[in-house]
Parts: sequence; C-alpha cells; structure tokens
Amino acid sequence: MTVLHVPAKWHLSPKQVLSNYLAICKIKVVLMLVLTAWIGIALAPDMQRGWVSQVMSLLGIGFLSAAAAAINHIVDREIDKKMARTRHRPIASAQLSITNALLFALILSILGCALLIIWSNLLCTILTLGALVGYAVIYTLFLKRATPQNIVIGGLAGAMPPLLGWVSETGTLSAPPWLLVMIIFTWTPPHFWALAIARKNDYQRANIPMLPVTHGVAFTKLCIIAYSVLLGIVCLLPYLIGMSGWVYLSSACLLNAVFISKSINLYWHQSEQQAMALFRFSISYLLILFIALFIDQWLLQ
Ligand code: HEM
Ligand SMILES: CC(C)=CCC/C(C)=C/CC/C(C)=C/COP(=O)(O)OP(=O)(O)O
Repeated sequence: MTVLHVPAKWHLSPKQVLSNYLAICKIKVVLMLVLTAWIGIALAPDMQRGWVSQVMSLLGIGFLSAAAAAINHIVDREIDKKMARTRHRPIASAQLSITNALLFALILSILGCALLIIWSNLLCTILTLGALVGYAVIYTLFLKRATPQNIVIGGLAGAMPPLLGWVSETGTLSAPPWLLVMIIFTWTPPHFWALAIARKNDYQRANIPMLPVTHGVAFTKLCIIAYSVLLGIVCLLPYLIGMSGWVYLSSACLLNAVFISKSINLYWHQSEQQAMALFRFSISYLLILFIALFIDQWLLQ
C-alpha cells in the first residue's frame, strides 16, 4: 500500500487558518488606516449622522484596505519568496492558495463596497476603490518594480483614509482633510526608507528598485532627513488654518523634533538597529499625532 506523504502545512488548525487570513490583511496597518479615517470623520463638520453609520463606514474602509493588502500578497508572492522578511507569508509559503486568497479579497471588496454604499455615499465608495486600485494595482504591480520613487507616488493610496473618513461624513470634497493626507503622504517615505535601509539586501535579492538599492544608503538617509524636515513643516498647517489647537501643536512640535533628530542620527550611524528604531518610531509618531488631533477636536467642542 502506498502511503502518501502529506506536508505538515496541509494540516492547518482553524487558529492557523484564521491567522493566515489576518496576516494577508496586514491587520496592524489596516487598524492604523482605520484610525486615521476615524480622525477624518471626527474632524468633519457635524452631520448628525450617528455612530452606527460612522462605524459601518470605517468597517467599509477597513474591508477595502484589507482587500488591497490581500491582493498585494497575491501579486507579490514571487518577490515575497525571495525576501527573508516576507518568505514565511501565507501565500509565499503555500499555506494559503491563490484561489482562496482571491476569493477572500473579492468577498472583502464586495462587503466593503456594500457597507460604504449603504452607510456612507457614492463619492466615498469611489474614492476608497480608487485607493485600493492605487495600492494593489498601480503601486504593487507597476511602480514597485519600476522606479525608486515607487513608495513616494504609491504612498498617496495609503495617505487617503482621513479624506475618505471626511467624505463618508460630508459627501463632498473639501480642503481641510487634504492637509491630513499631506501629512501621511510626507510621512510615508521616511517611514518606509528606514525599513528599506535595514532590509536592503532583501530588496537587492528580489531585484526591487528601492532607493537604498538604486541610489545607496547615504543618499537615502539624506532623503529621509529632507522628508522629515518637510513633514515638520506640513504638520504645522492644521494649526495654522485653525483646524487644531495647542494640544496638537505641542505634540506635533515634540514628535517632529524627535523624528528629525532620529533621522539626523541615522545619517551618522551605520547600524541596522538605528534604521529599525526610526521605522518603529515612525509608527508611534503617526499614532500619537492623530490621537493629538482627536483630543484637540474633543477639547475644542
Ligand atoms: C506606500 C506606502 C507604504 C509603504 C511602502 C509601507 C511599508 C511598510 C512595510 C514594508 C512595513 C513592514 C511590514 C512587515 O514587517 O511585514 C510596514 C509596517 C507598517 N506600516 Fe507601513 N507602509 C506604507 C504606508 C503606511 C501607511 C499609510 C500606514 C498607516 C497610516 C502604515 C502603517 C504601518 C504600520 C502600523 C506598520 C507596522 C505593522 C506591523 O507591525 O505588523 N504604513 N510598512
Ligand atoms: C483602500 C485603501 C485605503 C488602501 C490602502 C492600502 C494599504 C493596505 C496601504 C498600506 C501600504 C503598505 C502597507 C505598503 C507596504 O508596502 P509593500 O507592499 O511593498 O510591503 P511588503 O514588502 O511588506 O509587502
């Protein structure tokens, strides 16, 4: 009798299956995106929409962001196999089939669109779908493989949620939420390039033209300093147009002082730990900055 050898990865427990689906959603990133969308809602003019509509709109934005992340895992599976950081990902390591992942992304997209159409509005649905296409198709399929400016241009998709939140509330496009988009847009290059410096060998092996690979680590560090200074200036705008108060301003000044000093510090140090420290700080930075925006709004009311 022939005994078939069944690889261990085919015997996944329900917990492992769930954790694989959560992993392809990039759940922590999505939670951060939803938080920034929520701040967009909180800062919008009060439309008396009620919290149920707001929660459903945030779920819709979250589902479409998770769908975008799942498509990114499918499209990038060959690249992911070549990089130490990503080779254990569920699709790259064949623990999750492409068909199941595609089906999952499709279900998330349909649910996300339905939630936004029912509880939000058509403009918000179209813009969120635009962000999905921007990240999952334009960035992942084309820009990532084509130019070291990939994450600068592609960063616009990830920067959209505050605008999406605002539009879900108001149904119209207006200037103030674009300032919040500009903050995340300017934050993205130092956020990512810090990690790319530490993982340069990975990107080189996968033949992905990230800035440290194409232009070297020293030049990338200079770009990080330039963007962190620009970020410091952009962060002043919400206060200058009266969108926020002293809590935000003082938090922003402190956070940006740390960001710029860590960026300059990175320039003078060779170690990967310094780069990873800046990457990790960039995440705490954005979290605290947006919470400060919320506290200010709450105090101003
Ligand atoms: C094109 C734009 C962006 C690029 C290229 C990028 C890149 C990355 C990469 C490569 C990681 C590491 C993931 C891992 O370890 O598997 C990461 C982590 C993270 N990013 Fe970004 N990012 C971008 C935009 C954003 C945006 C817009 C947000 C939120 C507003 C965000 C929030 C986070 C968070 C919270 C993590 C930590 C995830 C974890 O610990 O699992 N990123 N980012
Ligand atoms: C609808 C909507 C708001 C969509 C936003 C989509 C989204 C999840 C944006 C986050 C960007 C992100 C985590 C990029 C990672 O880059 P990468 O894919 O090159 O990194 P990797 O090597 O870790 O896969």
